[in-house]
Amino acid sequence: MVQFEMWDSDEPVPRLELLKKVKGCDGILCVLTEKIDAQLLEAAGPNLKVVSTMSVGFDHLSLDELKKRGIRVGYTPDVLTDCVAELTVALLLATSRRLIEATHEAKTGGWGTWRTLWLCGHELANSTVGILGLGRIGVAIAERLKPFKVKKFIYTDVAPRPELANMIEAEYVSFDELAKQSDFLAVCCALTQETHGICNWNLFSKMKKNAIFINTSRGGVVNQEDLYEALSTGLIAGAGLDVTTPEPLPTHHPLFTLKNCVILPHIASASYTTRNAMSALAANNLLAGLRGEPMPKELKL
Ligand SMILES: O=CC(=O)O
Repeated sequence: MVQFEMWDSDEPVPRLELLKKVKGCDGILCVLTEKIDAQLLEAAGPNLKVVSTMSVGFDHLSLDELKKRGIRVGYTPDVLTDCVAELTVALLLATSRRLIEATHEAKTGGWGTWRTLWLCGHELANSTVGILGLGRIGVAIAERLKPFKVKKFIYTDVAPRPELANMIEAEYVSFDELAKQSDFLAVCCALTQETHGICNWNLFSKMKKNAIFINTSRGGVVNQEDLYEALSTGLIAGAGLDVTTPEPLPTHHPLFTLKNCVILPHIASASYTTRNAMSALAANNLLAGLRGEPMPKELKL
């Protein structure tokens, strides 16, 4: 029998409350708003055997601290891949074809006569799409973009990933070449020490003027001051962000003032089907971990 206590709210559990509630627990099922760090693990105490996060990202977990204590970790890859890829394509099109600006103009009287260059954007046909960090999600995005007649897919990562790349006929290039060649650049890498702030002036200054930058991974991979500069000075054409630092991004943040920046509130995996699948997988990971059995999706530490 498992005894459990549930935080029955869509709002994150206040930290102090969480620190109290985890005391003596054998397992924790969390979402990405909970920092699972040394302080929390200390508060939980020596019973804790498993942490199961309902997310594919795990930058909110201190992996070193978990490993040190022999605590197993479950996460939810794969079940959200289609949903995240779909949203990434939606965000890319909304940004490149200026859909948010366009609906605003239509609603607020900006729609005059048909004008030749009004609300022109950039199309996918004949374009080069770059993927920063090629994994399951990057492949799924490319598969969806291919029918839009993309000319070429390129990617960069710590090393070539031929098995995945062959699925979408993507060419491995250097980070600089990715910046230089991409008409659309989709960031799909995990947030780690190595990728923190990797999308900064060095990247933006090498990109094409017509380039569209899309991030559905984690806000921490982007230097937002540099992105603001790049967007506001026309160094790149637009950005679509599903993730920011912090979250929520304060409503007075300069990025919100830019017409060429589309910001979504971290909804890439937000479909009923996917969130249900993620929660079932997270629960099954937790139960398997508690029983000492192999987890359906365990993160190797
Ligand atoms: O961002 C969402 C996730 O990591 O699942």
